[in-house]
Amino acid sequence: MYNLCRQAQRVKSLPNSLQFGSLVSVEKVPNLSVKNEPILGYLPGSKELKELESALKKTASNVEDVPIVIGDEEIRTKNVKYQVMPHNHSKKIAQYYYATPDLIQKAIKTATEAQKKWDRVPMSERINMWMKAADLMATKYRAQLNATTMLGQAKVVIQAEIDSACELIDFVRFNAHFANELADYSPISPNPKEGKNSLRYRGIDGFIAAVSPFNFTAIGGNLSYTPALMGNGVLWKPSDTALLSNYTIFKIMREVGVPAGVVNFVPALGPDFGDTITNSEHLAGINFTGSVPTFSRLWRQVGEKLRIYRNFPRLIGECGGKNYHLVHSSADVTSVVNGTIRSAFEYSGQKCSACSRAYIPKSLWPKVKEGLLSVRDQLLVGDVTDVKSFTSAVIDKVAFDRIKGYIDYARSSNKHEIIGGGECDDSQGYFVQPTIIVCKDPSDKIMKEEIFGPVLTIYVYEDKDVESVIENLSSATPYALTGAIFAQDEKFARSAIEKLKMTAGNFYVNDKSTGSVVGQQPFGGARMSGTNDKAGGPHYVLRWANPQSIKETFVPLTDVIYPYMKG
Ligand SMILES: NC(=O)c1ccc[n+]([C@@H]2O[C@H](COP(=O)([O-])OP(=O)(O)OC[C@H]3O[C@@H](n4cnc5c(N)ncnc54)[C@H](O)[C@@H]3O)[C@@H](O)[C@H]2O)c1
Ligand SMILES: N[C@@H](CCC=O)C(=O)O
Repeated sequence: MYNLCRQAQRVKSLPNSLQFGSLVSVEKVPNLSVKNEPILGYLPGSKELKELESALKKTASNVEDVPIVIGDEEIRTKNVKYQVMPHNHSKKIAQYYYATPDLIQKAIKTATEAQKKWDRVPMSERINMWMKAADLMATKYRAQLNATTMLGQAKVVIQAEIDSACELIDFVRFNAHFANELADYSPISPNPKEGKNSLRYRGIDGFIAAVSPFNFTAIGGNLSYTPALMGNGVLWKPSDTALLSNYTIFKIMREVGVPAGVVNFVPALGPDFGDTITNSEHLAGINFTGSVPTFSRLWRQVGEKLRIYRNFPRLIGECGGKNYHLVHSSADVTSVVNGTIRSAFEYSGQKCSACSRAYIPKSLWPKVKEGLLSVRDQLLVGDVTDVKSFTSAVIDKVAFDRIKGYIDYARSSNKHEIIGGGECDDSQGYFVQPTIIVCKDPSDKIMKEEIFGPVLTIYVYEDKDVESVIENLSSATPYALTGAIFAQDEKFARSAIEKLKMTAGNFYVNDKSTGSVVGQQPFGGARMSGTNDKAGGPHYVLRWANPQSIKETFVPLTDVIYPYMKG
């Protein structure tokens, strides 16, 4: 109706003030295509293995000094900390410093100021920087990213390669690509000669706090640099136990031209950081990945302080899981055994997606048990630099004690039987052997709580009770991160995928519950596993955008009276 009125008022010659045309252009980088970074093989004699060996030597023989970086200032406080190798904890690889609350305030001011200028840098320029960074990560810095991740976070070669090389590079490239694709949408402009509607993507005024976990180098890079890509100013608080790999990412992004102050590298004591950012009126968002208790605390603090903020802070939190493998009597046993071993024990069960509980039908149990135990017995748990190691130590003393606590609990209870592993030794490194426990009670705490270590608990069920197992597993835990079913019976699989719909943000059929790939399985859990914003998917970038609709009118408004009023 309103547009019709405007047409009725159209005049042939426009006053000068309305003749300058559109002010808005949303440009796109042409011919930008992306694909997943290939996983390199590291076979004996390969170029990549030689480069990795030399980077490992260099990282191991040095204690790198990692400053706090705020704007272009490197800062060292008196609160000195060290990052050690989890598999050999007397060896330091980095010296770093905790920021005081005053320094965190300074970083807030710096990021908030930097955001204003950075947001004016055209998106296409930012995208080009990201593509350049991904290329450097794939080439010049690949070995360094992997070596710092292996030694600092206790990953064996393949686990580092899929994280600190491939997933990191994929996040950087795909997010740049998804940001570029945003330009494909333009709102409807019903009559382009009379007016134009546009949507442009701004950052959020204020700052974003990126708080990252220890277990994926790639996640640190994604949490901090995706908000930056979208025009935000960021404070990145890395995990203490992922310092060196995360600092490597920070330096690469500076090298490709991300200006000082856009992302500030702020290691700090968790509560100091959380308390300071949630007390700032400029808090525009928290991009968090880690445990439920930490995210709950941040959420509560934001709620309590809501009236002080200039924006409603965006809260993204990807948290823990109690991921399951549900095996049907029609399943292929080899897939079950190999998939479950990989999911439960790769990276010592410290992937948020790791299988921690498995439900096996009695009819398959003898074969599955034999398979699991014989494969488990061959797994070498050792030094990350030994190519024969399947996995290595857990991350630190706190994790070691927590995991050992669950194993001790199982050992002392008559509801549980430890059928494989169970040995823990922290004399040189924080080593926990891959442990398989059979539990007679599907509602026991060991079937419900996140352990975040190499502990797989199995409930063996009567084949006829599969429906009640589905019911139990759906409600046993507050989490809904990943889950898998193994079945060759199509009718069962079709029904299970519906009944289990709400139990996992990432669901697998005849595949293990770990190993999502950017652009292939966008990642995130529901319920208390997180806000499910699907990192690695096309919509993630939008969570860090502050879009502005602009309507420009090229014809004058000549009357206030509508035609029908004139009779
Ligand atoms: N859903 C996912 O995508 C995903 C991915 C990786 C890890 N995780 C989860 O992360 C957890 C393991 O990681 P973690 O041990 O590093 O988690 P964590 O919660 O202990 O720590 C995460 C980050 O929060 C910081 N922190 C701690 N207290 C804080 C506070 N009061 N305020 C602000 N920051 C604070 C830590 O220093 C760290 O940087 C597991 O629960 C795992 O399932 C989830
Ligand atoms: N993307 C990884 C999990 C990341 C969490 O730790 C996977 O799917 O295994």
